Amino acid sequence: MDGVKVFVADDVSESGLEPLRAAGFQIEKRTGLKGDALFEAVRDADALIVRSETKVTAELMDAARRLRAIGRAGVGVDNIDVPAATARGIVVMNAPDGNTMTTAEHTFALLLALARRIPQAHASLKAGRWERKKFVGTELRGKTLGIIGLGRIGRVVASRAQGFEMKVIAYDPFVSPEQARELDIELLPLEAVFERADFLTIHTPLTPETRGLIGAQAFARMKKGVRIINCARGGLIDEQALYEAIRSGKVAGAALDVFSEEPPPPDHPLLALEEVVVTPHLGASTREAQESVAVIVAEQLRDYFLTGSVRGAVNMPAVSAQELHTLQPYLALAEALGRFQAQLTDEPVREVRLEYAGEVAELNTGAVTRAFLAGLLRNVSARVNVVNSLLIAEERGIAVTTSQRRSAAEDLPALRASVVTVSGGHAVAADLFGPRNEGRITEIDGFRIEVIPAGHMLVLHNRDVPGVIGKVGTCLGARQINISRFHLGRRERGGEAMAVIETDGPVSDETLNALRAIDEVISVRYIELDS
Ligand SMILES: NC(=O)c1ccc[n+]([C@@H]2O[C@H](COP(=O)([O-])OP(=O)(O)OC[C@H]3O[C@@H](n4cnc5c(N)ncnc54)[C@H](O)[C@@H]3O)[C@@H](O)[C@H]2O)c1
Ligand SMILES: O=C(O)[C@H](O)COP(=O)(O)O
Repeated sequence: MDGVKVFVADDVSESGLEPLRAAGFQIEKRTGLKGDALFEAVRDADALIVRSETKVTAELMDAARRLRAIGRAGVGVDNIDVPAATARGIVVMNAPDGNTMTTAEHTFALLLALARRIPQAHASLKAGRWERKKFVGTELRGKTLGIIGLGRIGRVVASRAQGFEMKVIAYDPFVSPEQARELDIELLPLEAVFERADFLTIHTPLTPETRGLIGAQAFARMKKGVRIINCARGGLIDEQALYEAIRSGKVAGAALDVFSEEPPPPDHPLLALEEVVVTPHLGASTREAQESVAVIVAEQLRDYFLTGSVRGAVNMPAVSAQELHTLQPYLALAEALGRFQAQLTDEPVREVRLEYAGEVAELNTGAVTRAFLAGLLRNVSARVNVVNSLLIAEERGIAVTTSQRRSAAEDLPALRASVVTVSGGHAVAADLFGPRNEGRITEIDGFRIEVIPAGHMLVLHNRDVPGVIGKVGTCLGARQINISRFHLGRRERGGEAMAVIETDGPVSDETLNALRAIDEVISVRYIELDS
């Protein structure tokens, strides 16, 4: 696809980008750019691929006016302002499985390096010394490994530790005791893990809750001589507190792959300590892992641009290509219905109620809801789309509720959307018909109708008396407006009637006022669904 431009800002595996090249995307890779040079480089990009180095801020996204997707070739998205991306309708995708093994292996390499003081012994011998007494280590067998964060990497580290006959204990508030038992891991409260661990390794994401999780209070609870490994994120450990715990002899050693500031300043106090082993954020740096994360992200981005399928997104629910095939007609119908509803009223929307029935109720209605809201809120922001429509609704205080009726026995429409405003609102139903799944609006405010949700149309309410259709036709004809279809609906004879009049072209305000001037006409709304 020639039109899609992908800017690669960090050192991402070249061969891993092949799926994008093969699909004809234009790839520009320039690493290490900062400030204005980076802002300029992303100006025309439709997609951006990064690792952990490039900080993807709201300002950078604003500079990239066409940006629709950010791919993180790796796990941590803490260098990306995800809320800002969501607000701008930009999908953020990562590759959480691509570097798990490699990072767990690096964690274990650090753990062994700490236990046997390999980097120190190596440096000593290379410096010409033969210090066998100085580098007496500690055996892993029978020691307790405490793991904080029992996710993908934490679990692989646990299994490696069990291979070394270590006892594994863990804290993770999102893992059930049953899951832990299956893995032969004792799940404990955080404090108990601090108190019992001989080695402590952390594998959580960096969030406001986990920042500084291992600080002075935690060190105070730990065993004297504990060894700490951090191969997750720098901010998880309070570095000053760690420095003091090492100096006081409480912590025997620490192995760090990550730092609160990267690269750490050369005079960082921890770098000066003999007990500290460091690597420059190499956890994911194997050829295998780099190729794997790049391929995963490249394929996800390719499919998003080519088919609209969503995989590996952190700010949107997944929609597979297969699911999309069945879902697509409903998404199109919901989006059109949202735009139709938006034009039925000038009042701010307070509430949206979506009722799904039959086939669609069995599908991913979350995606259909987002499509409806994207249509409804289209005029709120030029960048409203399925990524941010729910958020925009929430920000505007619109309560969104949905219900699903799986049985089609009651002959309910596939989709009924009620939009509530201060003075009432409207309820519109729609369905798909025929072998080609063509969308039709089947009901407006209780009036049965069958209208294709496309093109130009008038929704006209009038008193149900003879001659109105003629007057409306004459009014439009006098202004050279051709009627392509005329649909009538009424609840009871002589009451209020409704007409949906499809026209070949747009209808001006002057025409609308002329229609409103017809005695029997109660209200007229002009709706345009093509643009
Ligand atoms: N050093 C590197 O190069 C490198 C490479 C890959 C991943 N990482 C980092 O490693 C970390 C873990 O990655 P992963 O793929 O295992 O992620 P994951 O999402 O699979 O696992 C994270 C685990 O942390 C748990 N968790 C969340 N909040 C917690 C809390 N307050 N206390 C305890 N546990 C909590 C979650 O329940 C989850 O089980 C991430 O920070 C990631 O960015 C670093
Ligand atoms: O979160 C991750 O995936 C790791 O920290 C790897 O980061 P990197 O891609 O910069 O090596």
